[in-house]
Amino acid sequence: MSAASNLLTYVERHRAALDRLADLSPNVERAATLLLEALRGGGKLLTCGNGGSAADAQHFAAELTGRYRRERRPLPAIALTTDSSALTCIGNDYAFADVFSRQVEALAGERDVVVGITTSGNSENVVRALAAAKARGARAVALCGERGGRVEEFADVTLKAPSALTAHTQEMHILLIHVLCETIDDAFVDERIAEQA
Ligand SMILES: O=C(CO)[C@@H](O)[C@H](O)[C@H](O)[C@H](O)COP(=O)(O)O
Ligand SMILES: [Zn+2]
Repeated sequence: MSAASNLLTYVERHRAALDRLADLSPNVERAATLLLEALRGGGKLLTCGNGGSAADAQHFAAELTGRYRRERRPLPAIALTTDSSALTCIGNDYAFADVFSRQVEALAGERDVVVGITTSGNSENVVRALAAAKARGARAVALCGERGGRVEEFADVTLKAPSALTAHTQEMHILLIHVLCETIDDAFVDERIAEQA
């Protein structure tokens, strides 16, 4: 296959997923409400995922602690994918399946939200992270593919990207994350305007 023909295939498949993304509106609204409740109530976001989804988890957290598009106060979010000492200690002394859940047990409280990103919906370490969130009384949001997966069992809200392919599921995930960031900006930019008034 030439790169040009791959490009056409990818554009077609990306567009097919994109065309169905608006079906997620009710759950996007629910996820945003949950995140805003947490952030307004003094809670934080803990994000996790593997491979490309680890990058998404970090991207999401950085949009909050740094900035997304508009000026607002920094917001508390931690990607559980970045501390190589914690990841290697937990992976080595316990199991790779525990690398996120053990951090959730250490860091999550009732006001927090754990966001698990997995295209298969079944990565054991993400499933356990969401289970640990529930056990600690925190909320859980899952981003996965159209087939759902075991994460659904523990998530308060599941955003199922309308694709069964990893690449396009990831592409939809980053779009959804940006939509959530835009909505968080909306809420906290208003807070800033209210403070200045
Ligand atoms: O980015 C990619 C493929 O596009 C890979 O790194 C991919 O994220 C990894 O294979 C992950 O381990 C897949 O895990 P998951 O999405 O099923 O939870
Ligand atoms: Zn990738």
